[in-house]
Amino acid sequence: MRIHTVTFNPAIDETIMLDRLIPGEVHRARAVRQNAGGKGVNVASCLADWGADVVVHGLLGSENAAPFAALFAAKGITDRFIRVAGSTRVNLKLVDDAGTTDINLDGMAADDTLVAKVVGQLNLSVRTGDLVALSGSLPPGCPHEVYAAMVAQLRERGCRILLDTSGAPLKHALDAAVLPHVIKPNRSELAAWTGQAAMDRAALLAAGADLCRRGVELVVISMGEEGALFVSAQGALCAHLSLDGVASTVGAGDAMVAGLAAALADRLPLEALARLATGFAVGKLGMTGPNLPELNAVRALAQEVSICAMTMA
Ligand SMILES: Nc1ncnc2c1ncn2[C@@H]1O[C@H](COP(=O)(O)OP(=O)(O)O)[C@@H](O)[C@H]1O
Ligand SMILES: O=P(O)(O)OC[C@H]1O[C@](O)(COP(=O)(O)O)[C@@H](O)[C@@H]1O
Repeated sequence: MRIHTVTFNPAIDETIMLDRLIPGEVHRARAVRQNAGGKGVNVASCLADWGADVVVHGLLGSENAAPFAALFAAKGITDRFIRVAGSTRVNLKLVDDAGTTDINLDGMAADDTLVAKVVGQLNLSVRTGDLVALSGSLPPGCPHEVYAAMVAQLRERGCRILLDTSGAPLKHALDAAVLPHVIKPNRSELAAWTGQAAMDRAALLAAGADLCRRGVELVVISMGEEGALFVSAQGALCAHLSLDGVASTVGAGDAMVAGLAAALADRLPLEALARLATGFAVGKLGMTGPNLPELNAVRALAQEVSICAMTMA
């Protein structure tokens, strides 16, 4: 079984470390680094660290593709990105003691022909039983319905699908007749989808349970330092692990998606899946960039995760 990730809107993440971010002030950076990123790239990178057989698909600007090619070569990731004239966006991540401030750009424009190329190539590449992670925002020009259409086509081919997106593409995918197997919205993405200004745990759980009743097999709602809710037909639980010394929260959600994919590949039951996904996410927090610590450390973190059962209405 192989795991495919799709990233229509990858990014080079430029992380700038500051003493303190004060809007309107001049700052002197303590350190700066760039890494190849974007949601599906980060998912693939963590999965490759875990030893999975991973294939990456999507659109990549040919003018600054070198860090991506280097990452894929270093981690043995099969590169099926279609190169497009132009540059992949550079997203800014401002890190200070209070946390991370993300400034994400729109990305390189795409069109129907390019999108059809990615989808066509993915459809040819997948086999029954493969897992496909559809990750991230869509660049300008990319139809908002593309994930919804891909879910239907991939399910027909016998793939299991994890979707991690937001806004209109999430809405289209959740309004469709054929739904993804797994979704991982964060709290604000799910609130935006429901139209609520803010959601407490009871409201998140109710929305997750509702989606499960409609046919999504597993809804994972990530809540940053509060952990995540895992909702499925097997039940619902909250998983949490705190960590001292967070280097960067960028990519924590993607590491969690990677952990979900690893757990689904091993057909783990709900509690073990929640432990592993949280172990991946918290394991990533110790460093900048989409990398896991050594595998025994991830397994040890997974064992430390606290789990509490939640009652669904
Ligand atoms: N500061 C933190 N401390 C502990 N765990 C965290 C922290 N930030 C993120 N995580 C873990 O990473 C997961 C994903 O992070 P989150 O920020 O919710 O996702 P996203 O990056 O998609 O918004 C969380 O559910 C949690 O398990
Ligand atoms: O696809 P989007 O929503 O524009 O987000 C892209 C950004 O999200 C990241 O993939 C990180 O995502 P998470 O922090 O949610 O895991 C960055 O690498 C990238 O800059």
